[in-house]
Amino acid sequence: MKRLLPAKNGLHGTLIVPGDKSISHRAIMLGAISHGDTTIHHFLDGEDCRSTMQAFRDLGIKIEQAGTDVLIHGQGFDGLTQPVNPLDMGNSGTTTRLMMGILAGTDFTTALIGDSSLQKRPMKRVSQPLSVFGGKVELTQNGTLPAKVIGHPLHHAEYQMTVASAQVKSALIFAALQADGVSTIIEKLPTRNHTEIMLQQFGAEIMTRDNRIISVVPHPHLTGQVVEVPGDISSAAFFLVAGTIVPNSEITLQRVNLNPTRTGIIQVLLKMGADLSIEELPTKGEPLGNITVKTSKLRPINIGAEMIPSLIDELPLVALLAACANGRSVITGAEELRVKETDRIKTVVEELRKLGVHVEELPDGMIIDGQPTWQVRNPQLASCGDHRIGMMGAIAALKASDELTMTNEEAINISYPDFFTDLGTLTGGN
Ligand SMILES: O=C(O)C1=C[C@@H](OP(=O)(O)O)[C@@H](O)[C@H](O)C1
Ligand SMILES: C=C(OP(=O)(O)O)C(=O)O
Repeated sequence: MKRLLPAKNGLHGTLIVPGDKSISHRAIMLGAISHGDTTIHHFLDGEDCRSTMQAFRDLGIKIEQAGTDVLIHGQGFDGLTQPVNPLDMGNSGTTTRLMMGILAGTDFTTALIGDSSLQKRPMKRVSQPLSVFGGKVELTQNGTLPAKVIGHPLHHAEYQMTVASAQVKSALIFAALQADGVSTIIEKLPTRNHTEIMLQQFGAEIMTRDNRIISVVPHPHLTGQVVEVPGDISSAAFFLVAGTIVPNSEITLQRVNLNPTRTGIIQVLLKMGADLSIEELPTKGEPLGNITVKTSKLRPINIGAEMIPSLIDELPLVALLAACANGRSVITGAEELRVKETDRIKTVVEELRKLGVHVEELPDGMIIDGQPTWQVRNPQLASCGDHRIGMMGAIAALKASDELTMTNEEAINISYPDFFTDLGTLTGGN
């Protein structure tokens, strides 16, 4: 049980947030399937990315780690060898789904297992489109883990996606890299494009047209690279929101990834009236910059399906921002939230209601009636075993008038092991 104290003096100072989770996963994966050494700097050493690292070790890849520096001795797709035991995906949807695409074209069978949350998450969204490329993935009757990926020769295809998901897209790209001709993947809506950007860096021929039509030339010679992982905007977002809603705050978050497929939360903060400024930094890879926010009065906002992919993991925070705005906000088109580490529509509504926020659950979103202050109804918040719900609760608690508590706060280690230390740096410990 964690004690959560109000931030009486606001948040101040600067912080370098940990490396991006999506980019860290992909750097391990591309490092492993490339030839030669890949060095990763500012790797996210959280539990999800550790699951990816361990999975590749179990597939026979030598990986050395010193803190946030990682060295991968890549062997190419052909260098992966059959693991002795099932690969443990832990809590990580990204590891599981991308791995299915990588393993689909091997010449061996791999079993995949995961924790109780991951075992509830839908995997047919990957197995079904992979079958269009000749991939064979066996799931439970419910379409969940445990799974068996039965490696098989893959063929090229043109596939129109039915779900807006970077994980599914990336799995299909990995399959297409192992196919017998050029493939085309058409996205439902544009989603984060880290796989495409990093593959180009490693030497693949992969092109995107109209923001959502991706063609993949198979069997590129991928060569090991140096990957500088930018700060994770999904982690930075917790403090961007804290700096906006907690009185007397001004903070700067340094070297945050500003890839436009990820910056929906910045658009939302600006639309709601947040005092936010960005200093873009020179970079050879993914765009990045320093973001400064100050305490701000917020207007309500309406968010629909088109915007969801660019802030999918920040939606709990958007709900928290809305709870502080002066009026009614509506989020729709966000049914994907129901299949994350928890049903994040249900858990956000439950946790915000404990704080006295007026929030109504919709099948695909929420209606939130913002107020300047809340009347806490239940001081015992819960992470519900979901890292992002835990961090949202901890940020909300900064604004409460009294101390609150949180159960299962260790779930936060999935994406941000140093979260409470970094929060303490900004609050000065109170
Ligand atoms: O590709 C990725 O790294 C991710 C994609 C998103 O999931 P979906 O692809 O299911 O939308 C996101 O929620 C997840 O945290 C990371
Ligand atoms: C949904 C998330 O991750 P994953 O799908 O990889 O478990 C997340 O980090 O919020």
